[in-house]
Amino acid sequence: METCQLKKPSLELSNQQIITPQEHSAIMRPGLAIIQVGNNPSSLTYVSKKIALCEKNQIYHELYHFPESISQKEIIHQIRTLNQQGSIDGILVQLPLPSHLSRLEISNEIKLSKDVDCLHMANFQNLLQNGEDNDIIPCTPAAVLHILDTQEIDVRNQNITVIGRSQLVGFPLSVLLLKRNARVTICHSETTVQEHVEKADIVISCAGHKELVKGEWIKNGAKVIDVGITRIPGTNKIVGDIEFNKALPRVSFITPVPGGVGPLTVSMLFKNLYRVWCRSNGLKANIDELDDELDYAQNYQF
Ligand SMILES: Nc1nc(=O)c2c([nH]1)NC[C@@H]1CN(c3ccc(C(=O)N[C@@H](CCC(=O)O)C(=O)O)cc3)C=[N+]21
Repeated sequence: METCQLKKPSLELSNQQIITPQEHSAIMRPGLAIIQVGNNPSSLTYVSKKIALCEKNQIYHELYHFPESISQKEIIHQIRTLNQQGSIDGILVQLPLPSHLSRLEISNEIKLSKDVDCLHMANFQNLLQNGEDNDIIPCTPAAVLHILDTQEIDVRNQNITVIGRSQLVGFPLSVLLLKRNARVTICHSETTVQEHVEKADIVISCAGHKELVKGEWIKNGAKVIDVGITRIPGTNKIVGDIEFNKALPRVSFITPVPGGVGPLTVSMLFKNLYRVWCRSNGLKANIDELDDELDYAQNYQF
């Protein structure tokens, strides 16, 4: 039988059916397909991190790295093939896509049960409806919620300022925080930011705009989660949205960049993959055991 580090969580067949050894080894291995288009330097880094984690956990994976010039039709054809492929449980389309491709149309081709990033409109609507009870929570919002939980940060009745309203991060995260009964203010490129940071008990910045949030804006004792990542051209360096060193003396908690939300995002992808894999094989997911297995703490530095 194949060994798989992710086998440790107890796999209970929900209907206690008896399966053959062949069936058993097929279901012991979750499979992930990654679709990447072009050579965006950040995407190259992120995809290589996802692949490294697949290898570490012996997760079956296929990378489809297409040139920038690929047509919408060809990508959709690939997704339809992967939708049918039994060895693939999760399909991830690495964003952003080049501007000649329709992200919406491409996302909506992903089979609902294989959509590990909650990109399909129907899954996204379910998320807005169900909040954290949804089957899939997009990876970056899930990473932020994980930080709030492990730091025991109770958001009820807290002023949270979220900076950024993207479909993958700021928008769904704001809804999830609302459902946790926070008072959420969403800032974006058409709003002022400073006054909303100044009144915030918790600042969550997902703008991807280098040091947009000045340290002196932050209320004493506030908690700060920095989701933004900006690459400094010509270097390997990345920085966050927050002036980290200036914020540090004021905050009661802050996540760094690098070493903060980013690496956790990748862990959350695997949590989602494990969930869809269990679901498609009639297994009961034991997420607590998976949390131990993925050992998130080794990846971040706060
Ligand atoms: N469909 C889709 N799903 C995603 O989840 C998705 C995406 N598209 N597009 C881009 C964003 C960004 N993202 C990150 C992954 C890893 C790090 C990460 O590991 N960061 C390290 C360092 C990375 C480096 O050295 O550049 C850190 O912050 O310490 C960050 C960000 C996933 N994203």
